[in-house]
Amino acid sequence: MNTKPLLAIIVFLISGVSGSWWMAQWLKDSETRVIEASFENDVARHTAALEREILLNLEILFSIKGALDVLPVLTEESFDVLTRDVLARTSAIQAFAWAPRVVHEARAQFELERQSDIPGFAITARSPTDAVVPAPVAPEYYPVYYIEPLRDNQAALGFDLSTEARRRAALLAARDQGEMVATAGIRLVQETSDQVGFLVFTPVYSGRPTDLASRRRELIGFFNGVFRLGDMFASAIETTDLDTMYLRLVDRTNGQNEVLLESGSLDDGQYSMTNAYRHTLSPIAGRQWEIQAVPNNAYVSSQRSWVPQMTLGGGLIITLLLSSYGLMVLRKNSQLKRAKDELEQISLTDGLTGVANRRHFDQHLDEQWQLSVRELGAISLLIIDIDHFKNFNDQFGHQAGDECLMKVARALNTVIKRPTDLVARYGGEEFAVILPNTTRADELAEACRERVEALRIENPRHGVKSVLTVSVGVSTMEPHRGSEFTDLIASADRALYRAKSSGRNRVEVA
Ligand SMILES: Nc1nc2c(ncn2[C@@H]2O[C@H](COP(=O)(O)OP(=O)(O)OP(=O)(O)O)[C@@H](O)[C@H]2O)c(=O)[nH]1
Repeated sequence: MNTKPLLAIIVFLISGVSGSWWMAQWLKDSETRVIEASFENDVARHTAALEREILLNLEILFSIKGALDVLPVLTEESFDVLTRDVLARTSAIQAFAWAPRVVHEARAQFELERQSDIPGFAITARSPTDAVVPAPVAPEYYPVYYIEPLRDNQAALGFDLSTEARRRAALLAARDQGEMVATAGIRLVQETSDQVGFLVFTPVYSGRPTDLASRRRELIGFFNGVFRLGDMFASAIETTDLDTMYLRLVDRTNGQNEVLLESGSLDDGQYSMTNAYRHTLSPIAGRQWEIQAVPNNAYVSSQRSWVPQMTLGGGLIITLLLSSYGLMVLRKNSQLKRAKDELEQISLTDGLTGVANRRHFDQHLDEQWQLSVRELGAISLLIIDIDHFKNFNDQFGHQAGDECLMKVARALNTVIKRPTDLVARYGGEEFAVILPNTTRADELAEACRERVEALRIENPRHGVKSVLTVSVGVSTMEPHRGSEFTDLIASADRALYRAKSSGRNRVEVA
């Protein structure tokens, strides 16, 4: 088989397979980018929804604080009126509380006055074992004074908010900044769902202080709300949306990385993408929160199409079909070429002896003649004729004559060595040998004659010998432009005639 087209088919096959694979991969990557963009869009939507939800609830706190500011005196009754209905309608807010600032000197009097309404009231703190203990002595206290709903939060009454680190940090920041400040995440223990929440403190001053010193001096206390993060999360983000992804809310305030909420677990085998999409919420009450989300496998596969696989399959099928077709054409071509070569060989070969036939002889002599003209070389021709072959035929029959011709042809072929030499059957019992660039053609002619005689083929009716012999006419010429190769044939023929007439079984040179 021809190697060039075969190589082309192999190259086509390899490029077809790799091209299809590359195309499918490219389509898959493009699809992944679209899925990622769409997912990022979803995350941005959820972030905005959660942000809205939190701000809405903070707005409620802010509005109530505004009302408190304009009250001449804050009583338990007015506190209840302002907060109770709101709490009934808003599940995301667990409680509102009022915590006044109490300086140490006024502590005893303060506790005493409150005990008239709440027996046993005291400013308290939590011990390391979470037991309620009297708040340790400090310059100032911020005890919970009013709280709504009271029923669920009775235990909080009197609790000094500044005795717990997270509350204290938010509380002091709110005091100094004159703004709402949220605590870090706090586990809301009184909740049945044990969810995370946070407290937001809004400072209440006497008058409108404008600098840090006056804010610290004029602080009256804090109005604060307890917010349920889980509930806000649930009302901002549809549960069906959470079926498609893992989502968590992370507190990144001051570079921290505290997970406040998560919708599931990343380790449950549903997630092959591991990079989380991050969306930062606008700062809320001094806290910097971030949504981190990862799409689950179900989401990714629901967004994928069959186009990459179909492209790969289609590409492979087309490549294989075209390659097979190419191979088929190639095989057909090589069969045709073989058949053509065989035909050509047949058309140039003598059917009986297997040496070149007359047509081949003419072509070859013409070619070598032209070559010798161009290269100014010599060319020799031997014409070899079997002696008294008619007698041989007459005695042994035509078939034996044919076998004899075959043996003579083989014998002549053993003498001729060079690729440009050619042994041909020139006529019935006549052979010719073309010898380009041969100086001693007479020696080769003699070798031919001897080789035939050495066959020792019986020919009793031979006039001279009892074995088969040949006569050889030799001619050597240096052809020039305008000369014909028939001159060489005629010359060799004449030499052969001389050999015959001089007694046969001999070589005559022209
Ligand atoms: N068996 C056989 N005989 C052939 C073939 N071609 C030619 N002949 C015979 O070769 C013989 C040639 O005879 P002639 O031309 O008279 O020459 P000759 O008998 O060889 O005598 P000289 O050439 O003068 O020595 C004829 O009898 C042809 O029939 C062939 O293909 N097969």
